Amino acid sequence: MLIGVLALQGAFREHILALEKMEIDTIEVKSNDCIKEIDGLIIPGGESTTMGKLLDSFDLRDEIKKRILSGMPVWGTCAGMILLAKDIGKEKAHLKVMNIRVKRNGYGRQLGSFISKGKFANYTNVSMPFIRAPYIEKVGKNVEVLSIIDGKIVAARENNILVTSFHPEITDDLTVLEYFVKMIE
Ligand SMILES: NC(=O)CC[C@H](N)C(=O)O
Repeated sequence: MLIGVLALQGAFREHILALEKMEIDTIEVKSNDCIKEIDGLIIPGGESTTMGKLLDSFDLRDEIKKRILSGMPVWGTCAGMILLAKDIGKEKAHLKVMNIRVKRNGYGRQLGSFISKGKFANYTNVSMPFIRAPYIEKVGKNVEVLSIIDGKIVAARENNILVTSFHPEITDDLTVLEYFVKMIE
C-alpha cells in the first residue's frame, strides 16, 4: 500500500511521520506523475486558499479530482476538508467532490485552537486538536456524520472521501489514521 500526501504546503510532514510509525509507505505528492501510483491520498491542513492556488500552479487539480471521482480513498484534514467540499460559502470552492457545506475558521481566526476528546465513528475518547479549524454546516445525502463536538459536525465520510476538522496526525492517537488505512484495504 502506498499513501500519497499532498506536499505543497502545510502539515504534510506530520502525516508522513505518523504513517511511518504505522510502517506504511508514503510518497510526497508534488507533481501529477505519481498520482497514478498511489492507493490513497491525504490532503493536509494548512492554508486552503494558498493550497488551492498551488494545485493549479503544480498542475495537480485535474488528476487528483479524476482519481477521487473514480473511487480512490482520500482524507482531508482541516484545510484539506475545505479543499474537498462542494460548498464553502461565499468563496469559490476548490476540488468540489464532497457534498458538504463547510464554514472556514469556524471557531474564530486567532483564538480558535484547542484540543478536544470525543467520539469518532465507533471509537471513543479520540484526541482532536483543532487549529483555526473549519466545521461542517450542512451535509448532503450519502454523507455519514462521524463526529459531532459541541453541536458541530467535525468529521464525515461520503463513500471514498473522509474529512476531519481536526489534526489527528499531530497526536499519538492513531485511531483516525487506522480508520483511513482500512478504507484503502
Ligand atoms: N489548520 C488548518 O488547516 C487551518 C485551515 C485554515 N484556517 C484555512 O481556512 O485554510
